[in-house]
Amino acid sequence: MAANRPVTITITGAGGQIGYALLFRIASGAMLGPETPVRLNLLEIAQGLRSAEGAALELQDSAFPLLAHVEIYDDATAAFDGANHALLVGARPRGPGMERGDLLTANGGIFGPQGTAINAGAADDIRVVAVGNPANTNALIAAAHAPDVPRDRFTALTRLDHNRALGQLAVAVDASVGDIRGLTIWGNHSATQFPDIAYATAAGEPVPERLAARLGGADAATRWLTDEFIPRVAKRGAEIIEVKGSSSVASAASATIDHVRDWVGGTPDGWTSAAIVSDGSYGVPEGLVSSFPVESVDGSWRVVQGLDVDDFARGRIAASVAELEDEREAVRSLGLL
Ligand SMILES: NC(=O)c1ccc[n+]([C@@H]2O[C@H](COP(=O)([O-])OP(=O)(O)OC[C@H]3O[C@@H](n4cnc5c(N)ncnc54)[C@H](O)[C@@H]3O)[C@@H](O)[C@H]2O)c1
Ligand SMILES: O=C(O)C[C@H](O)C(=O)O
Repeated sequence: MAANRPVTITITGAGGQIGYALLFRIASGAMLGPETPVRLNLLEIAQGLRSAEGAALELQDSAFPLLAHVEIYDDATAAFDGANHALLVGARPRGPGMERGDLLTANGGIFGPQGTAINAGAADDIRVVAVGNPANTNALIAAAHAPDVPRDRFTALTRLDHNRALGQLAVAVDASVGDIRGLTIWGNHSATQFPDIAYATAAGEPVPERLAARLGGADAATRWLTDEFIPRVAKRGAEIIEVKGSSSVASAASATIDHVRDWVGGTPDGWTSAAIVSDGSYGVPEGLVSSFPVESVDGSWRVVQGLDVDDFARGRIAASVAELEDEREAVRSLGLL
C-alpha cells in the first residue's frame, strides 16, 4: 500500500519512443519506489498528441496501483505547473551520419520556453533532467530561462554513457556490472566524452590491474582503453543508430530512471555519473553543464572531490569541455541563451 503523497512528473515528448518506454516503468514504481504514487503530466506538440493519448489509454489498462493520475498537455506552462520532476525528452533525434551537436538549431529552441514554464509554476523541489539532444546544452538553455530555480536542479543525462561503459567493462574484465564501482563519464554526452576507469574496481579489485592481467600487460591495457573502450562507449549512440536504424530507446529510458532514482534515493553503492551545472570543480568552467563523478547526498548531486586526474585524463576532459564551450557560444549566437 502506497504511503506517500503523489509526486508529479512532467514528461515532454511523452508520445515519442523514449516517452513510451519511460511511462510504464515510472508508473510501475521503478523510478520513485513502491511507496510513492505518481501523477504523470504528458507534454506533446500537435503531431505527438494522439500517440500520447494512446499511451495514456494503455497506462489505464495496465492498472498500476501507484498511478494516481495522467493528464495530457500541449501547453508547457500548464504541463509544468506543480511538477516535482521534469523529464525533458521531447526533441528530434539524430539520424545516421549526424553528431548530436547538429541538433542544436533544431532542438535548442524547445528548451528555453520549457525553462520559462518550469520557472513559472514548478514545485519548489523541482528536479530537471534533459534527455533530448544535445542534452548538456539543452539543460544549460533551460536553466538560463529559470532564474528562480536553483542551478543544481538542472541536469543532463550521461547515465546512459555510464551504463554503456559498465556493460563494456563487465565483459572485458569478466565481472558482473553490479560488481563494478568507481567509473566516471566526464564532459559532454557526445563523441568527445571521456569514460574514465582510473578509479574503477571490479569486486574490489582495481580494474586497470585486472585489465593488464587479462590483456598481457599495462601497455596492452592502455591500447585497449584508447583504441577500443573509449571510442566504443563514446560512439555507442551512433552504433545503435547504424544497427537499429534509429536512436536508442529502452536503454535511454532505463538510464533516465536510474538517474532520477539515484538523485532522489541516494547512491549507497558509490558514485555514478551525471551532467550537472559545474561549480568549477576539476577546472570545468563554472556554469557549464558537464558530466562528473557524482554522489547523491540528501537528494542533491555532489561532485566527488579529490580524485587525481593525470595528464591523459586532463587532456580528454579539456577537449570535451571545449566542445561544451563551443556549443554554448553557438546557442548564444542563435539567441537561445
Ligand atoms: N541523453 C541521452 O542519453 C539520449 C539517449 C537517447 C535519445 N536521446 C534524445 O532524446 C530525444 C527523444 O528521442 P526519441 O527517440 O524519443 O524521439 P521521438 O522522435 O520518438 O520522440 C520525440 C517526441 O518529442 C515530441 N516533441 C517535439 N518537440 C516537442 C516539444 N516542444 N514539446 C514536447 N514534445 C515535443 C515529438 O512530437 C515526439 O513525439 C532525441 O533528441 C534523442 O536524440 C538522448
Ligand atoms: O546518439 C544519439 O543520437 C542518441 C542518444 O544520445 C544515444 O546516446 O543513444
